[in-house]
Amino acid sequence: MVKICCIGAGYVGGPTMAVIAYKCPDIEVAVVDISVPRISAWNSDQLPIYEPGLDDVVKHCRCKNLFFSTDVEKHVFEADIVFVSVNTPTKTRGLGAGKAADLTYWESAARMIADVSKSDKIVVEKSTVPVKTAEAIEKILTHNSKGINYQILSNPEFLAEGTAIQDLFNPDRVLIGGRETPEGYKAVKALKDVYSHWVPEDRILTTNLWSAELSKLAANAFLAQRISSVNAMSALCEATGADVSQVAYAVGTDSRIGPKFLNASVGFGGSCFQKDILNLVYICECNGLPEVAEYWKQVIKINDYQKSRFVNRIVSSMFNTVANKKVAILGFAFKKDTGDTRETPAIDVCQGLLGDKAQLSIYDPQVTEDQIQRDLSMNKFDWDHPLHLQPMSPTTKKKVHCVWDAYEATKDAHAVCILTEWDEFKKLDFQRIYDNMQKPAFVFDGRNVVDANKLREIGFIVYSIGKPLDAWLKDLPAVA
Ligand SMILES: NC(=O)c1ccc[n+]([C@@H]2O[C@H](COP(=O)([O-])OP(=O)(O)OC[C@H]3O[C@@H](n4cnc5c(N)ncnc54)[C@H](O)[C@@H]3O)[C@@H](O)[C@H]2O)c1
Ligand SMILES: O=c1ccn([C@@H]2O[C@H](COP(=O)(O)OP(=O)(O)O[C@H]3O[C@H](CO)[C@@H](O)[C@H](O)[C@H]3O)[C@@H](O)[C@H]2O)c(=O)[nH]1
Repeated sequence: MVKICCIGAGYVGGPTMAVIAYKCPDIEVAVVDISVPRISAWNSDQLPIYEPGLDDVVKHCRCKNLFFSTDVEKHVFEADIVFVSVNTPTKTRGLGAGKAADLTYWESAARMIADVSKSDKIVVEKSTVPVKTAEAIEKILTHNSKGINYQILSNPEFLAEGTAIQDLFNPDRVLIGGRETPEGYKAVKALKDVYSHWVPEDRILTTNLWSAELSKLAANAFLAQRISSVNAMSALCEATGADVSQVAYAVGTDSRIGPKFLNASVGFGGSCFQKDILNLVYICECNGLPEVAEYWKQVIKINDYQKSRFVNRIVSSMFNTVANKKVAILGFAFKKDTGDTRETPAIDVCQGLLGDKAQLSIYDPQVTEDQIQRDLSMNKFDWDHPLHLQPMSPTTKKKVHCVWDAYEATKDAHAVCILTEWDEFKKLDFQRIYDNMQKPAFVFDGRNVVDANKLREIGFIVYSIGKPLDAWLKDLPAVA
């Protein structure tokens, strides 16, 4: 029986390995992690991450051919194929701080593999890493290899949170990069054999190592660029009276452009886009390509602009101050169907409003008060380190209250901000919300989920990203 071990039981390691175990009953899969609470949660009824469909897949194979364990060394020792899916956060100190990927966790995993291995292994990069990381990993593994043969493969993951199980069951493609040598081809085939259990042959792409590593960064840069492009247009729509949904639809019906990923928003979030583009920018700079670096940097600048533009709209609409006004925040996760808050635009919007002394009442169906308080107190990039290395007791923000109901959050509020597109927000009784709010009552829709005209009929003043402006906002000076 082939044995797989995955180091890192996070948003990628957990679901990916659960699906491999589900689809390959002839393979034994162990997912290991240094975080004891995370592994305990994977072994319990309350999994550590919320992902539609994940519970069923895990329950189907757990303790049969899928195991979660903190005994990292034992499972690495026994494995034929070792996936590494650990954090690769943005460096906060030293060379490349604020841009380069921090490979501390990767390096320590590689050193541990080298220490405990007694048999040949295929080591698979599942984490998103800078181009040429495989070369560094190879050096660590082979430096004192005791005659063991290691083959390094790059097999980046393309799943999106909220649809991870769907994406893993039916991927657009699986990408495997390896050395172009007989041993390299053999290793690529071994990994291909795993995915072939359920992925059609023509969707398994094989490339050289560097193409696979770079394709992951490129794919995320292209996706984020589409969002920044439509968000840049949303500002122009507001200035001209065009409607960004109509523009995006008209643009997206060109088959060369395509309709997906053109939803204007308060900005993209998530653990990957910003981190991976910063990483790409750094690699370009290191390779003497400042113009290329500058080009990609602009995607992040527009994203930051979009978030601050949203805050400015709120403050300027509400008589230029939100001091001591109750603002209801509906949605804190970076997108619907996940409890993940890493790099969520809600952090920047809330901090902007708190900077203007607002009182926030936050409701998200999947995010706990503790998480929200941590997010609003942590330093940038701290969130992307293993749990036990994050600050333990952040200072509680007194002006932030978290509630478990949208009606409670909006009661007596001056304004409602929608920051995540949870389906339940579309079905809210806005008449009831209006009746219980201070007047004038404002709605700032950062996800374009509400029917602005219906809300205006009720009496709300409504701002929707990239839509023709409410008369109230039109008369105000433009904000930047
Ligand atoms: N989250 C996503 O949607 C997504 C998608 C594609 C790729 N990625 C990439 O995958 C990688 C992992 O992302 P994630 O979201 O799963 O992160 P995560 O923080 O959820 O999980 C990483 C896990 O690795 C563990 N870990 C760190 N060092 C370890 C070590 N030396 N030994 C054992 N365990 C260790 C941590 O405790 C943590 O549980 C990152 O490089 C990320 O960029 C993420
Ligand atoms: O039209 C759109 C689409 C997305 N978003 C926002 O963009 C962010 C990212 O969304 P999405 O890409 O759906 O989720 P992620 O889980 O971050 O997945 C991205 O990042 C992963 C990590 O690298 C990759 O594996 C995936 O392919 C890639 O889609 C979220 O804040 C979304 O709300 C928009 O604002 N408008």
